[in-house]
Amino acid sequence: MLADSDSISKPLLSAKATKAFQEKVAVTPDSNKNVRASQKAAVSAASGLEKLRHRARSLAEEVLAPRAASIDTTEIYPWENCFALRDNGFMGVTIPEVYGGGGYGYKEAVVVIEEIAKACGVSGRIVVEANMGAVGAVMAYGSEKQKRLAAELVLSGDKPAICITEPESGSAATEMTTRADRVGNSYVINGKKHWITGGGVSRLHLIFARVYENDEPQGIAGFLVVRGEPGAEGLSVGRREPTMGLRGIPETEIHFKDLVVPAEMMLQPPSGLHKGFADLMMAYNGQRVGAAAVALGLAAGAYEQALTFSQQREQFGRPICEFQGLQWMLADMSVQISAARALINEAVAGDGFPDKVKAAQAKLFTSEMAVNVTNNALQMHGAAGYSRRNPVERMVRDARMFTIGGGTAQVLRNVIASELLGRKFPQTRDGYLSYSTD
Ligand SMILES: CC(C)(COP(=O)(O)OP(=O)(O)OC[C@H]1O[C@@H](n2cnc3c(N)ncnc32)[C@H](O)[C@@H]1OP(=O)(O)O)[C@@H](O)C(=O)NCCC(=O)NCCSC(=O)CCS(=O)O
Ligand SMILES: Cc1cc2nc3c(=O)[nH]c(=O)nc-3n(C[C@H](O)[C@H](O)[C@H](O)COP(=O)(O)OP(=O)(O)OC[C@H]3O[C@@H](n4cnc5c(N)ncnc54)[C@H](O)[C@@H]3O)c2cc1C
Repeated sequence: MLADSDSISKPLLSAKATKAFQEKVAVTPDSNKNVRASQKAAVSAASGLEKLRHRARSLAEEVLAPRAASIDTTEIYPWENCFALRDNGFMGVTIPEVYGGGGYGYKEAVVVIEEIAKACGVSGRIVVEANMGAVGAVMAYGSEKQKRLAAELVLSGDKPAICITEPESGSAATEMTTRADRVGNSYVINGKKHWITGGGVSRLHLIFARVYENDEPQGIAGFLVVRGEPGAEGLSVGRREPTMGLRGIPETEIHFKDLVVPAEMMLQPPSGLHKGFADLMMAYNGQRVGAAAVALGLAAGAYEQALTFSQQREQFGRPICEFQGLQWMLADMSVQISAARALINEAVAGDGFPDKVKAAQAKLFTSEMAVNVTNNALQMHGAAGYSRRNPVERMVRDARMFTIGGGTAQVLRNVIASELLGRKFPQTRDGYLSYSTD
């Protein structure tokens, strides 16, 4: 990275060379000014991003890291971290300023997520859901009232929940059976979701459901419901899963029994209900990349610990980093981390939601990388890494989720392959049958 002073004030070419260069490419003083202005803007944007990274890193190291082990052992949702994140402006980073948020994009959000997740995976996931997923969908597709509601909750410390998965439809999310029947000016939702992150702690829920009018299917839409509000009694929290990692966030069932939702709380998919699932998944791509950024943070955190440990721990009378076997592990880890970061940055490079394939590539590569890198970091610690006293042990367990949640590695490969081959490969048997008879 260029320091501001280096890039702006130091002449790169001598006066003679500058003149020759200007003549060659016919650069006018005016166009030169424009180039200068855009260079300046790029540098200040880059330094703004670095400032954000620095702020997130300070909070992570000073406040979140010391709490991470006890969040893991107690399995209690870290409200105090939510409030610290809120007070530092990291809940609602992507919410437009007009609603009180940070007004940043996903580019900035992934930087914050990586830094937070290096210290605490649970807090990293909180930042994802406070900026992407439900928040992204509402800010892009929602009405004024919906946006204000979401902003108010998130900016006060609520991490929304996104309710897609059902017991019989995980990877096959399009087979969901939770239904929303239109009754007058409301919808009545019945069904069941499971593995919902934040069940019992989140207030705002974005519920994916199949919409019916007069028993006629209309497509899939999202519904906004605030748990605990009068009228939301039909939403209840079921069994909590005892998870391998990321233990500070509850993963629960969510039940809907005649849950009445005013029609104005339906999130209107811009392409219409018949394309509602595609629109909602487009918004979900943001959270997929966010999940990748948590996995990246975990891998980078574990790698940094291994790098330090390998220079301190001595065997055979020398630091273990002097053994080539470990040097090559460190080299591979650093390359894998950089490659993952590049894929994530590519996915969030544009404005708006990340593209389907780029999001899938980033999440696929980073999640598998994080499993390997955290595991190798543990290996480099020897027995010390296997102890629950060591954060690396927790990072291995935390990283394991990301090849499953948010679309499994296999399903993401399907998404990528389908694009590469320019063909849709229906995963159901009758899908192929219906294609052949179309
Ligand atoms: C999409 C799948 C469920 C596969 O199901 P289908 O084969 O039935 O569906 P498709 O025909 O592939 O897709 C239907 C429709 O949607 C569009 N689509 C699908 N995915 C995306 C996307 N990522 N971005 C944009 N658009 C998308 C697709 O193009 C079709 O549109 P057209 O009809 O062609 O116009 C399956 O691939 C899948 O994604 N399964 C995983 C489900 C998942 O990710 N669940 C996440 C639950 S939330 C969670 O886990 C949180 C954890 S963490 O915090 O992140
Ligand atoms: C920690 C965690 C948090 C989560 N949070 C949420 C949340 O907040 N909200 C939410 O809605 N969901 C959430 N989920 C659910 C998650 O999205 C699903 O677990 C995921 O989509 C996979 O569904 P499944 O577990 O039912 O696996 P299944 O779909 O049953 O898959 C089982 C196996 O079959 C493979 N498989 C399935 N179909 C195919 C295929 N077509 N081709 C190749 N292989 C295939 C899978 O890759 C997997 O290996 C979470 C999950 C976890 C673990």
